[in-house]
Amino acid sequence: MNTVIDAHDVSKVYNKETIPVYAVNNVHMHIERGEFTALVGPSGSGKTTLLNLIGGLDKPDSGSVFINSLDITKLSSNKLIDFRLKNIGFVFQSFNLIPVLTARENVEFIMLLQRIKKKERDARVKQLFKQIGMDDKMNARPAQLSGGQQQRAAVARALASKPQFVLADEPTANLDSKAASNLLDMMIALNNEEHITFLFSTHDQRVIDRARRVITLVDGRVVADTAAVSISHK
Ligand SMILES: Nc1ncnc2c1ncn2[C@@H]1O[C@H](COP(=O)(O)OP(=O)(O)OP(=O)(O)O)[C@@H](O)[C@H]1O
Repeated sequence: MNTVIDAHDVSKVYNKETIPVYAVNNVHMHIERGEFTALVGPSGSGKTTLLNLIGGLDKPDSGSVFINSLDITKLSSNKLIDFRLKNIGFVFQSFNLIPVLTARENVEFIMLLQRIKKKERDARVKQLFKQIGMDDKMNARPAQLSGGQQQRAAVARALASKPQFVLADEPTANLDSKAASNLLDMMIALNNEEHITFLFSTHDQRVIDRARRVITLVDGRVVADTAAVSISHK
């Protein structure tokens, strides 16, 4: 086993001064390299908050988040920014592509920040657009792409830095069912062929049905984890 994410007794409390909301409440979660995991639960159960804590976009009130054994909650802000850039790919429900840049420039942007040389950037961009099936759309701006194509480009952007894993917060929420299914096909292919680790939140039952592992949150707590079932069958 090769644990890539280890959330250890993590809690996040909002409104501490008035009526506290335990958005994430003593969560333990291990994700191994190569997993394809859906985080599910009712609205307000803490999915986004937990993804933000695991991705180092927010700090927990207690507990630790280890990424490859490094406790990211102990990193300074600057070190955390650098760590995120190199190690974590993010996909959001609203695509978040930069509108004035082409799809290619959006994907390349993170590699420019990482000062990756042009030759390597070109090769990586070419490979990624091939993987997402959009070689012919590299020079289109986001407004010229469908929602599904924009989200595919967002996945390519998340993968540009060769991250340890990809976190996706409801990646199919703004897609019609065909585009959602295509996006899932692509994510599953990347998981199978490149062993990219995905952890994504979703409300969509068709997406949940295609996950290999499903972790359910209710009121900030993990109430079910299908990995526990598969382990008990071994
Ligand atoms: N910035 C904030 N300030 C105060 N409360 C917050 C904040 N962010 C989230 N919460 C509260 O924390 C709880 C968990 O919210 P979160 O957005 O993580 O849930 P979610 O499962 O992602 O919901 P959804 O499926 O609707 O996106 C909710 O009760 C929410 O109201």
